[in-house]
Amino acid sequence: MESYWQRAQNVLPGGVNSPVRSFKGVGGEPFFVKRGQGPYLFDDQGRQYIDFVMSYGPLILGHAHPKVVAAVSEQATQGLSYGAPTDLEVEMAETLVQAVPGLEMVRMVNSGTEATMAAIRVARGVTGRDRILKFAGSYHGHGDSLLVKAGSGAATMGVPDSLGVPKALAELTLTVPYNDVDALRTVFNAVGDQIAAVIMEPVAGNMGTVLPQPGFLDTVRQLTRQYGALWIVDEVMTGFRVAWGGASRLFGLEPDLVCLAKVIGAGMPVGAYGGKKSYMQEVAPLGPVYQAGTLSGNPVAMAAGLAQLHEIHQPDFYSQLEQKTRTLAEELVARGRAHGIAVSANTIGGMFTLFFSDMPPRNFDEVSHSDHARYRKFFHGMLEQGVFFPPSPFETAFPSWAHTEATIQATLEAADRVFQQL
Ligand SMILES: Cc1ncc(COP(=O)(O)O)c(C=O)c1O
Ligand SMILES: N[C@H](C=O)CCC(=O)O
Repeated sequence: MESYWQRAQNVLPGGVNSPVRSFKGVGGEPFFVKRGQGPYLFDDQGRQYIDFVMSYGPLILGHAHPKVVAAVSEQATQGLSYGAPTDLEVEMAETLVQAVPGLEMVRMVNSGTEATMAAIRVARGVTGRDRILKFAGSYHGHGDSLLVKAGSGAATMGVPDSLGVPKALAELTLTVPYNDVDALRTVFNAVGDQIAAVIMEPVAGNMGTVLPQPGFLDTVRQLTRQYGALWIVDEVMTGFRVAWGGASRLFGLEPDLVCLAKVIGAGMPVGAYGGKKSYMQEVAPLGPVYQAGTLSGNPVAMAAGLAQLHEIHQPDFYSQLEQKTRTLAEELVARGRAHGIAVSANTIGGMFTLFFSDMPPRNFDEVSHSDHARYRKFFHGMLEQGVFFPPSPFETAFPSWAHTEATIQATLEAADRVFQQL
């Protein structure tokens, strides 16, 4: 009998609905998920995995958290979508506005991709300029303007500049290496007055986790201000993942526009973009920048997101999550090195990536020079041991609240066995 994976090849491109899930970055066949509970995934063969993918970030409380499930179930009995305003949308917007610096007004959408596409449109609309600038190896979803030197699945599949993006549009997207202030200055000196916006991940997560070097974010803010460009801080991954209110709050940033998704939807399809009122008042129906969505502000998604945000808004939530993540990352590095392996890690909040390199990378080029063959062996070794790491060296691992001391220890013991064979 044909497996689901074989059947999937006939009806889904590459057997999947998002490229990185195909395991093309690590080889082999993906497992098929039956259910998730807490820190675990269970596949259709009855195998259990400690999950560090966590749906690529949204599940900060773990799988099927009772409060989130209850909120979704309760809302579902009241209807799935209305196409008319709800209290829940206002509560969500107020929660986000209170938490995220620079967010005065927000529009809910259905994904991170929608959020970044719309934010760029606003920036182009309000500045009357067409060029944008992004950093090589960053990923901001699959909007045409942003699939230029893109990270995440685009880097994993070897298509950082996607076919199908009009050349004339791609040429409007400038790129410089992450953390390279000299390259940034050079571009601004040359064409700064033509740049509508710099869009960036405040902590890169789509070339694996790469931290901003001291002064880098300040330089971006200073140059965008000097040249009249907007600063779009893409917090789709970092928002409520590295801290309450995201990296903007953690680092005290002053963004013009912010993009959110993932954690604010708790696993439901959600995104949001917003910023200063003066910019958001240009969005329809108030202004001439058009953007809309049949399911935007979906009540089930709002209920799920609000339940999760309520649950994580506790005094020690992020310090404990960060401690857990740091312990795991540091211990993995220590144990790998004890086996003579060149391994390092970048970590912040509930994000980390293990790199098979002596030093933690600072940009996409350095990530590209880490030992990807070893990552693939590590990935499969861990999977055999029942631990699911991201199936690409260009992705971030996401511990959750549900990852207990016991699951961290089990992961480290599994890694010890795997490092021995690398
Ligand atoms: C920083 C960042 N921006 C945008 C996106 C796009 O979000 P989505 O996959 O929800 O479209 C992602 C993840 O995919 C992301 O990590
Ligand atoms: N790195 C991506 C988002 O953050 C992974 C999600 C995907 O491409 O399926």
